[in-house]
Amino acid sequence: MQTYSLPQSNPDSVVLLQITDTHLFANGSGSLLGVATKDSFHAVLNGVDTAARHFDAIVATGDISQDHTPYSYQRFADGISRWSQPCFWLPGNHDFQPTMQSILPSEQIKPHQQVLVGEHWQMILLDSQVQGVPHGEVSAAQLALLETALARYPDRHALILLHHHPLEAGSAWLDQHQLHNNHQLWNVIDKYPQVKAVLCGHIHQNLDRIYHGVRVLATPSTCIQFMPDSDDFALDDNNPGWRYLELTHDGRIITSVHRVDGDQFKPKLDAEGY
Ligand SMILES: Nc1ncnc2c1ncn2[C@@H]1O[C@@H]2COP(=O)(O)O[C@H]2[C@H]1O
Ligand SMILES: [Fe+2]
Repeated sequence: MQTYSLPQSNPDSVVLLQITDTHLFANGSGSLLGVATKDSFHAVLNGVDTAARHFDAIVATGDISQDHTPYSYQRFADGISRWSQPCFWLPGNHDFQPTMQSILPSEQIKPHQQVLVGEHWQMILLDSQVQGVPHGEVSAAQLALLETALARYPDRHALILLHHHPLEAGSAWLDQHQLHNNHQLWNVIDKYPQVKAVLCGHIHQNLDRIYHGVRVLATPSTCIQFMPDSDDFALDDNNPGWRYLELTHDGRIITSVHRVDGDQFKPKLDAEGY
């Protein structure tokens, strides 16, 4: 397993910017349930620039593309190229890995699944995609990779990233698409007390819970948002957003979700799915 070392710019902490579920198309006017995803992605990029908060790296937690085209991934790469910070990404259920990888190698987007983050943390990016279906699973190989990385660095606080939510979020229509073998992931995590959090995308909403003594975080999409705690499919009129995670030297995570302003990206709220 290749390991990337991300230097620490501040002695007390490292800051990650999470962008997720961009659902980009090759066609610049491609839209998902009424939201033009390139425009909403760029509105999030501009929002990050307006916030002008320092971050050391970008993590993109899947569903980068909606149409599987190489150019949809190139649109993502072009969008973040305004920044010099490295980006670490992983696949969601909508991604097509051969075209996702077709735009690599890239100066900025790194293929690494293990990242030593500053002096005190590591992050491990897992592939939970099951080709052709919305739900996720972590394979035996991915679980072995996780266990190897955790066993190798017992003194580094650990952040685990994957696309699919590893617990019930509270919406039946969506929880059928969670990580189906999450018990196997939790069996590994339960053995390694240095795991501080699991960070995911997929549910297109802000989630912040403690499960098995570990913080589980999910983040709004850069396009459409799902209504929390709704057993049937329902969109939320909350705006597109992003998350900062500050990883402190003593193992704490200080995190916040931010959203674009205005009402340019209101979806077709009566949509019944896609
Ligand atoms: N009405 C629906 N009922 C169940 N699943 C849906 C519905 N609409 C969309 N989905 C799937 O649920 C997934 C959750 O978010 P995704 O962006 O991964 O893509 C979504 C679709 O694959
Ligand atoms: Fe998804």
